[in-house]
Amino acid sequence: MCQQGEVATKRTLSTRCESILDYQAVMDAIYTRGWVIVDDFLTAAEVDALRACLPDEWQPAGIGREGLHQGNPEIRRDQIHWLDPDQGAPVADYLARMESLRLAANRNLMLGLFDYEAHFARYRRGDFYATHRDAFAGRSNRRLTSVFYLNNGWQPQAGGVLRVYDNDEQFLMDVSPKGGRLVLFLSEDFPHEVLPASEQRYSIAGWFRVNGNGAGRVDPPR
Ligand SMILES: O=C(O)CCC(=O)C(=O)O
Ligand SMILES: [Fe+2]
Repeated sequence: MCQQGEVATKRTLSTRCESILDYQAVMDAIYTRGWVIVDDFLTAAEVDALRACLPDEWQPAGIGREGLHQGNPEIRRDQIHWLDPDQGAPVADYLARMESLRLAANRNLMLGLFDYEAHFARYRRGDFYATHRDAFAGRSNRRLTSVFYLNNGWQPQAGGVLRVYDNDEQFLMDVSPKGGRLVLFLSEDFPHEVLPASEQRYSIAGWFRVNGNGAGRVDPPR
């Protein structure tokens, strides 16, 4: 069960995190090269607390939004569950940290980020997500992608790397999904894929979005 009792320490946890995380360095990295990896964004104990909030029920991940949403097991095989602060204090705390990042990105990078949506993801053994971009220029309101890994003690030989390419689709790097690690990258600029793993792999994938609402049209979340 998720530890509801941690509510009392939430403020302390957030404050400590904010004092450790060098927001300026994170924003400078995104500004200069478009991506950053923050190891130990959360402690192993905090990762365990988030894992205790993992849901019992999962839905197959789909491609596309709302009405266009459809499953496509040739492209992605993970299962997801959308995050909600009611899922427990660790989830609410995680979302609060993302809110701090959103504000820092708006202050430093003028990204005009309007909100944040995120889901837990479960990749069972052998599951993958083929190469894709999280946003296409001019066609999506996702601007900044976050991926946070929930696998304490992940062994590199288990695979499951996030393979990232540059805007010209040339190999850039492999990121091992080790617990506590946060990856941020500009959603339009970096095609990426998730390679299969020999172990179950858990993460939180999220997107900071600009406001896509326009005349006569309300941009749906998710
Ligand atoms: O889990 C990862 O490493 C990346 C997931 C991803 O690319 C996505 O959900 O769009
Ligand atoms: Fe992605």
